[in-house]
Amino acid sequence: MSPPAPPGVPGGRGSKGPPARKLLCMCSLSLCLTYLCYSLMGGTGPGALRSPAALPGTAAPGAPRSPAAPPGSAAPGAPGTAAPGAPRSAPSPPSGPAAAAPAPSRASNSSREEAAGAWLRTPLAPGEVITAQSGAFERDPQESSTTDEELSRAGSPGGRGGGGSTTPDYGEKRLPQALIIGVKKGGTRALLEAIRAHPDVRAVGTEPHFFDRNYEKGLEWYRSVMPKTLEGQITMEKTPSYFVTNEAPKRIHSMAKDTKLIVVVRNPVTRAISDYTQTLSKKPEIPTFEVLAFKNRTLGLIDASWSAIRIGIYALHLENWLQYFPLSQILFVSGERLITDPAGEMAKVQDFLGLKRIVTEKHFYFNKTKGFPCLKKPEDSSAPRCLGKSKGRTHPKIDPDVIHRLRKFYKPFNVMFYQMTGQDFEWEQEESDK
Ligand SMILES: Nc1ncnc2c1ncn2[C@@H]1O[C@H](COP(=O)(O)OS(=O)(=O)O)[C@@H](OP(=O)(O)O)[C@H]1O
Repeated sequence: MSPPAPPGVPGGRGSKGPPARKLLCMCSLSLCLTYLCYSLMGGTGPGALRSPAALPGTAAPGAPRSPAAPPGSAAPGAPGTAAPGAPRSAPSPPSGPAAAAPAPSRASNSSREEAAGAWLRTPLAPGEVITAQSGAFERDPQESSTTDEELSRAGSPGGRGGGGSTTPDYGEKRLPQALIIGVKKGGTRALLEAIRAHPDVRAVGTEPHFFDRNYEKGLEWYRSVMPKTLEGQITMEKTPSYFVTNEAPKRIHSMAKDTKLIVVVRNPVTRAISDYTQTLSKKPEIPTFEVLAFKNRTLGLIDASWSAIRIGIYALHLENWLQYFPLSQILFVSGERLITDPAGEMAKVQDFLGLKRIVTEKHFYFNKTKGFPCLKKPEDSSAPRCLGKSKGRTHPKIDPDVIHRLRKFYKPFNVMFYQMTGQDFEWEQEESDK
């Protein structure tokens, strides 16, 4: 059942010690068994759950498939019937028919969000003062196609794609050594902007989407959109759709097998609502979250073919990455802690990247108006920086029963994800979603 163990797979290059290897083997096996269950239960028919390749933002048709996603495989993600308390085993198979409709026709992610400032000028709480803003802008995250024009601007000398505003535009353009690969709506922009405050990091401000949408343009194109770096500086970019793109791990591995990968994860229920909120902001006519989330509301069947739901099955997507990269090369950042303790998460990020801990609590303050941490003004500027209005949107109120169903649905996948990563993100403990 399990695909052969390529580099980085348990038992393969870069695998950890025996207990970790055992655990990862169990996880891989569990996921494969889950695929099988779904296949056997009709998961390969026309209404079957779609493979990650079918997600919006994934690679162009015809791109080679990675070994982690056998053609025709069905993914986990069925009715909200996962057995509670299944911590040491694979997620329970669905008790009803797996149900899903092709994603693209539903709540399409193809629209482009308004151009939004990254750490923008933000209304401040009484008593706070603000006078300028960051130079880094994003054309919408994930949903947008970053245009060539934007990218060339981002990558051009003096363009907006460079790193910290104080870093001169000297040096050479290099391929990135570290990538923020996901997850969509996890807090990826906040993380990128915070790490860009580090003098040894330079990052492209827009999302290049190289390993999913622009791969055919080649590595030289990719290099050309990067900012210039000096010797010793790290080049970075973020494209959250990589995490759910089947071909991305293989492609990144073939660029540089020592690429460091960062994934910002967030409670998948809140993430799904955030994702929906983003789509709703562009397409107010779309059906309600409840309508999209269920294949059959009465039976409580979750529609895992809807990308907003499917992206949150983190264990499924991670499995694909572990075919190519050892766990030690992937950092999982808590999207929740990035808000409650940005300096704490940034310490882990800097350690992981081998950087001196320069971005600390001194760099952040909590902006009461925004309701989020923002970067304090750099020494040479009078501009505190908060993310733009597309970050930290008010979510629509969702029926608590729907939330409950979704929590039940995700629980076994979350537990598996905790086992695979060795980290408990405590999403089950959260009483309410934003
Ligand atoms: N400091 C700070 N300021 C504003 N927003 C913050 C911050 N830290 C994390 N977040 C959360 O980031 C969520 C958006 O995630 P992403 O940047 O990954 O979105 S995207 O995929 O690039 O569209 C966004 O989700 P929503 O609240 O649903 O809008 C925020 O909750």
